[in-house]
Amino acid sequence: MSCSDRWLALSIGNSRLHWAAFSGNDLQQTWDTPHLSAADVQQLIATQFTKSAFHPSLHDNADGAHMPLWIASVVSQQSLLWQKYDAATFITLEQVPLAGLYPTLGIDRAIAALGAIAIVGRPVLVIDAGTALTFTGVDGARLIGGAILPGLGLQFQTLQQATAALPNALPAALPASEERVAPQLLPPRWALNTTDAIASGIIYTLVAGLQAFVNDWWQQFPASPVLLTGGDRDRLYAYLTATMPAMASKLTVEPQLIFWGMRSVRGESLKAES
Ligand SMILES: Nc1ncnc2c1ncn2[C@@H]1O[C@H](COP(=O)(O)OP(=O)(O)OP(=O)(O)O)[C@@H](O)[C@H]1O
Ligand SMILES: CC(C)(CO)[C@@H](O)C(=O)NCCC(=O)O
Ligand SMILES: [K+]
Repeated sequence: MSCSDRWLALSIGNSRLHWAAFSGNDLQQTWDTPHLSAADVQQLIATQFTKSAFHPSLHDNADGAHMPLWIASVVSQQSLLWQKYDAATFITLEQVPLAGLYPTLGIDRAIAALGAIAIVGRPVLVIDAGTALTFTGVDGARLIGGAILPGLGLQFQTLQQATAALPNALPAALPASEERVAPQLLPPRWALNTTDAIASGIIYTLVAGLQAFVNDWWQQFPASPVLLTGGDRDRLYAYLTATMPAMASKLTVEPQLIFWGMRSVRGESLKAES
């Protein structure tokens, strides 16, 4: 792969930015950053992503051509900052080859579904445990539908913000290595202190709801793969493993779905051009 095959994928979420460096179809690195200011973006463009400790893998990007940047955003104030960058491509629903998309569907959901299809085929159900938690189901080349609810972090935060006496009780994340086998991170369902009572209410309700959605999906599409992605994927998977191990064992955790989807969109677009 020559330097000119390098490109960046940027998924703009509600909490933060998710970046990937590709060489052609090979995903080389991923990293997250906070949302950026206009000045940050200007500097990244001016220095072609090489400066300001942005990301070490990009420090040798010195061949002069502007780095292609593919953007999928659900936060317009953040994507607007890139409007003047001549090498940016903004992915829209028109570029997603699925039928049945409704106009206000989040581009992240459509692209994650494409990514899922690319790696496991269809039908497939995607559960994105991000700022919002979403279910997105596709069969054939059609969106079947989905659902949106407050994500795990948001459920803890809103409860705290809207009540005078309740603390933010989101349990601390475990080190990644321990996370998938950590039943001790679950509070007792019948809690005897405030922190546990909040965690119990949110976590047991979330996993019960998730089970209901997944079982309904499997009634319609028996044995369909179900993929779990998003910033809370490991935490949620640990809760599921602890509460319903049989179901958890049939789910697949896939951190990079959005990037597999962006790679598909780019691939189709390059094919169409040539
Ligand atoms: N370093 C981190 N910074 C922020 N959130 C984190 C981090 N690590 C894990 N998380 C969890 O990730 C969740 C946000 O997920 P994610 O980063 O996928 O969301 P997003 O992509 O910004 O938002 P959206 O739902 O709009 O896609 C939060 O609820 C939080 O608990
Ligand atoms: C639900 C979120 C916030 C998840 O990131 C995003 O996909 C979005 O803003 N969606 C728009 C509404 C919809 O998908 O129906
Ligand atoms: K997301």
